[in-house]
Amino acid sequence: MAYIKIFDTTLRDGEQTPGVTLNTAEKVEIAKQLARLGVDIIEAGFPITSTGDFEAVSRIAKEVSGPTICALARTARADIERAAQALEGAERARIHVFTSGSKIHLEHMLRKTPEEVIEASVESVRLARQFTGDVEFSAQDCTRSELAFLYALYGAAIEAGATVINIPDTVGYGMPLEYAELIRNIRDNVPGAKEVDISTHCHDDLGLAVANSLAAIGAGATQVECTVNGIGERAGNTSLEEVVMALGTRRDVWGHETGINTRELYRTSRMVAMYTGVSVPPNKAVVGDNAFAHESGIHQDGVIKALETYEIMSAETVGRDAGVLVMGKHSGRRAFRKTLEELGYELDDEKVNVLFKQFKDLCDRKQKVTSEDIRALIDAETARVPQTYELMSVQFQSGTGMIPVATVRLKTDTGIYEEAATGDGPVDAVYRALERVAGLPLKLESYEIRSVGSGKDALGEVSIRASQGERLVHGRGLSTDVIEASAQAYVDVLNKFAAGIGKASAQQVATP
Ligand SMILES: CC(=O)SCCNC(=O)CCNC(=O)[C@H](O)C(C)(C)COP(=O)(O)OP(=O)(O)OC[C@H]1O[C@@H](n2cnc3c(N)ncnc32)[C@H](O)[C@@H]1OP(=O)(O)O
Ligand SMILES: CC(C)C(=O)C(=O)O
Repeated sequence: MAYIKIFDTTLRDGEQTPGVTLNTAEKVEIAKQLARLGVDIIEAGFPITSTGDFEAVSRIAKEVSGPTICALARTARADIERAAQALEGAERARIHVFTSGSKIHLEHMLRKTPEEVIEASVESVRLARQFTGDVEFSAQDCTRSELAFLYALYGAAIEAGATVINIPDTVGYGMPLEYAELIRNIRDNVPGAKEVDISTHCHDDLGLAVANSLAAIGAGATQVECTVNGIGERAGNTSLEEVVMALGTRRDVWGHETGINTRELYRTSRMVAMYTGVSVPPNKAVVGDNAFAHESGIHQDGVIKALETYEIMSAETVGRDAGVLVMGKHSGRRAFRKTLEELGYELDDEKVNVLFKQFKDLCDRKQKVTSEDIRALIDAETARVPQTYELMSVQFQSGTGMIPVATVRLKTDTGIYEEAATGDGPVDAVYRALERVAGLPLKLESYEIRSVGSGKDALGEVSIRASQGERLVHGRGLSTDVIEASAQAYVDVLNKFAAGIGKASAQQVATP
C-alpha cells in the first residue's frame, strides 16, 4: 500500500478557469478549507503574475498550517525569487518550476533549443533549491513529447535537486494506457526517478483526466495534482473529489490511501462553487445535486429496501445528507408511500392509490413535483366530499379588447352538461358558466389565489368562500392552470352544498 499525496491546484490552475478571479480573502478561506480537507500540498498561486497573486500566496503561507504551500515559477530568476519571497513564513514551502517538453512548445512558444531548455531548467531548479529543500519540476505537454528528451530533461532536473517530478498531460491528449506507459517509462529510465515523487497533472479535454490520473497511480505515481470540482484551464483538471473517492471506494483495486477527510468534500465543493461562480453540474460525480438522488420507481424501491442496491458509497461519507428520493413521473408506489410517511401522513391503501394517480397526473404536467405539491394534493383529497359534480373541462378566451368568454362541461349522475357565458374576466366568465350549468345562483364572498411551490410550473391554489342564502361554504382547487384551479374551487363548493355541508340549514341544490 502506498500513500498518495493530494496536490491541490484549485487556487492556481483552478483560477485559470475562464472568467474566474478570486480575491485574496476568498483564496485564504479556500486554503483553510483545503487544510481541513486534508490535502498534502496547496499550490497557492503564481506570484510573478500580479501583486494580488503574490499577496494571496504570501498570506496563505503565513496563515494556513498543515499542508505544504507551493508557488509556481517559470524557468526564470525573477519568477523563482518572487515565489520564494511569497512563501516566506510557510511551515513547509515548495517551489514548482516548470518548462515545456514538446517540440511544439519548444519551437513555437519558448523558441529555445532542447539544450537551452535543459540548461535553463537546471539553473532554475538549483536556484529554487537555495530557498527550499522541496522543489517540484514539470515539463508541460509531456504526452506530446519525445521520450528521449524527457529522460534527459527530467534526469537533469533531478540531478540539479528536484524532489518531485511532475509529468503533465497539459492538453488532455493522453489515453489511460498510454499515460500509464509514459509514467512507467520515466520511472524506469530516468536516473533518480525512483527516489523522488512522481506526480500526475491531467487536463480534461477528452474527459479522461481522472481516468488518466488513476492509470498513472497504477503505474507508480505517488502524487496527484487536482482541483476541487475539476475546474481549471479549458475543460479543467482532474477532479479532486472524483479521484479521491475512486481511490477510497475501490481500495480493493488500487490498494492506496490518501490523507483526505472525505466528509469535508461536499462543503469544499460548495465553497469553491460559490466563490468562483462556477456551478457544479447536477450530474457531476460525488458533489452534483443528483449524485445521490434516486428518481425512478425501480431504483427507489431498491434503495428503500437496501441502500447498496443503487449506491456504491454513502452520501454521508462525502459530507452530504443521506441519498434522497426525488419524486417524479418515474417514481413508484413504494417511494410515494415513503414520502407520505415522511410528510407525516398515515393513509390507507385506497387513499394512497387515489393520491398516487393524482400525483402521476401532476407529474405529466409539472416538471418538478415538490413535497409542498404532494401535501397540497393530500389536503385537497382529504377534504373531498362526494362528487355530485365533476368538472370535465373548462375553456376560455380572453385578451385585450375582447369580452372574456368561458365554456364549461360538468358531469353529474344524470348526464353531461355544457354551458358558455361571458364575464368581467376569465374567472368571472367561468363562474357564470358553472352557475348556469348547476342552476344555482351563488354569491362569491371571497376569492384568493396563491402559488404552491416555485417556478413557472408552480401549482396555483385557489380558495373561495361562496354563499347561498344563509349558507356559507369554503371551496378549494389546485392546478398548474389557475383558471382550472378556480373552476375546481367552485365545483368543490357546489359539491359541498350538494352534500349538505354549510353553515346554515340544508337546502337542496337544483339538479341540472
Ligand atoms: C500550463 C499552465 O497552466 S502554465 C501557467 C499559466 N498561467 C499563467 O500564464 C498565469 C498568468 N500569466 C501572466 O500573468 C503572464 O503571462 C505572465 C506574468 C506570467 C508573463 O507575462 P508577460 O511577461 O507579459 O509574457 P507573456 O504572457 O506575453 O508571454 C509568456 C512568456 O513566458 C515565456 N514562457 C512560457 N513558459 C515559460 C517557462 N516555463 N519558462 C520560461 N519562460 C516561459 C514565453 O515564451 C513568453 O516569453 P516571450 O515573451 O519572451 O515570448
Ligand atoms: C504548470 C503545469 C504543471 C501545468 O499547469 C500544465 O502543464 O497543465
